[in-house]
Amino acid sequence: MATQIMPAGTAIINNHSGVCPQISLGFVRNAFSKSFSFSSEKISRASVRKAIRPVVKCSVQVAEGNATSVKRPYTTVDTRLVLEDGTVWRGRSFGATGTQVGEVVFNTSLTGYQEILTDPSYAGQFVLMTQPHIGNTGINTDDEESDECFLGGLIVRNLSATVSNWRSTEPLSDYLKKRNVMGITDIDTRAITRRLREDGSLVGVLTTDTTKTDEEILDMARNWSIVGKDLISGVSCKEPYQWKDKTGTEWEFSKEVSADMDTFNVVAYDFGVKQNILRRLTSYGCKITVVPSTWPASEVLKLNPDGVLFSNGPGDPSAVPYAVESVRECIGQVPVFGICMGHQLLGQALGGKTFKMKFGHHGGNHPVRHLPTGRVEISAQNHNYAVDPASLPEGVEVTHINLNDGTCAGMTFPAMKVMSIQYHPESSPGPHDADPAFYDFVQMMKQNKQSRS
Ligand SMILES: NC(=O)CC[C@H](N)C(=O)O
Repeated sequence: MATQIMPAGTAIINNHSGVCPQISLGFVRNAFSKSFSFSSEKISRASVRKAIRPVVKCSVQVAEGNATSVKRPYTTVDTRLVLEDGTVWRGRSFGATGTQVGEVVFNTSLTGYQEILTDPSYAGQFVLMTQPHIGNTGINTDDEESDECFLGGLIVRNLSATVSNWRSTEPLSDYLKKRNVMGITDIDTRAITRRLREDGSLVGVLTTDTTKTDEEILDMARNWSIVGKDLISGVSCKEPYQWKDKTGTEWEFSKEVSADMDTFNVVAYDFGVKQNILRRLTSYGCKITVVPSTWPASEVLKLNPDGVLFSNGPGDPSAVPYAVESVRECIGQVPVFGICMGHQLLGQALGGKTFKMKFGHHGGNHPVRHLPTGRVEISAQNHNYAVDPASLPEGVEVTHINLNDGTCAGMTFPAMKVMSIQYHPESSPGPHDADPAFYDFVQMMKQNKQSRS
């Protein structure tokens, strides 16, 4: 962001002034109550300024007539975000330093930045939060969606100077530093979002390196693409493991969850699984074995599961043919459920095609219609690819559509006991409308088991 030069001696009452917003607002209120009656005449800006000037305590030092010697109590510009369209955005670094390349996507969720940071599906991407005030609830020990942050970096308008939440154990910037994730703040996220909406997702490079020119950084951005990269192998677990955690009793919200539920053995392919998927399935009575993305389907089927879950995951579904093959081998053997990347892999395994959307869906309020019932769910979404419904073979039904753009948001192949959704039933962050999808999967496993016994 360009450094703002203020006329000497001016009291500044906006957010970007170097004066903490709380102080300036509180101060204006005091100034009003001392000098003006609230009820009556219009108060001119000039008279307000005059009234507040004498008592402003401003730590920004403004040198009379010499813009270059303005001193601020913090660094205003020490990071660049260079986009492949040639634009250079300057801001302030937080978290780790260095240079990172990735695709810039914007996320419209108002809350839940910690879950977003730890969603492995963001590997290879920078997340720009359209909510301008980020960091105010700090970081806690419960809201992790994986043990690592795989995203390229975080782009925010305004990193909160203070943390206020009873669960917080550390500030966002310390957390990102420890996890080696770069962040940039004081950057015009609205302008970048408009650009991404108009031109589509763009590759960007975020750097604190001052030795490289803008042109060199731009070259890096232009020579990188997320298309065709297997990002799943970098985020999947290396060995199988058992998952046992449920949603904590104080957080449980589903009427279908009870202590005496039937149990089902589920194998979950970890393409970058979010832990709340595993938690919700466990709450619905599943015993889960998580396997790496490269685990052969034959080994999975040897475990005799009641169902197989294909998880969410980062990047281009066309870049992981080995995963499509495993999905294909499971279809028809046991009931299967695909979420997001899992849905896209199922689409391909069934013979359909996936394509890259203009800027994807990333947020917590995407309306989706369940076509058979007309029920609308407000859903959490995070994807840049989608299944082309016209490419799906006979027998496969599109069950859900995204009401913003009509894209395929879910499908089923009843004859093969396949169900999948393009969005996030575990939400985290997001509304819980889509949670019944887990119950539907459990019902599918139950019916399958009954029909076989
Ligand atoms: N959340 C996900 O599984 C993301 C799927 C895929 N990486 C996409 O961008 O479309």
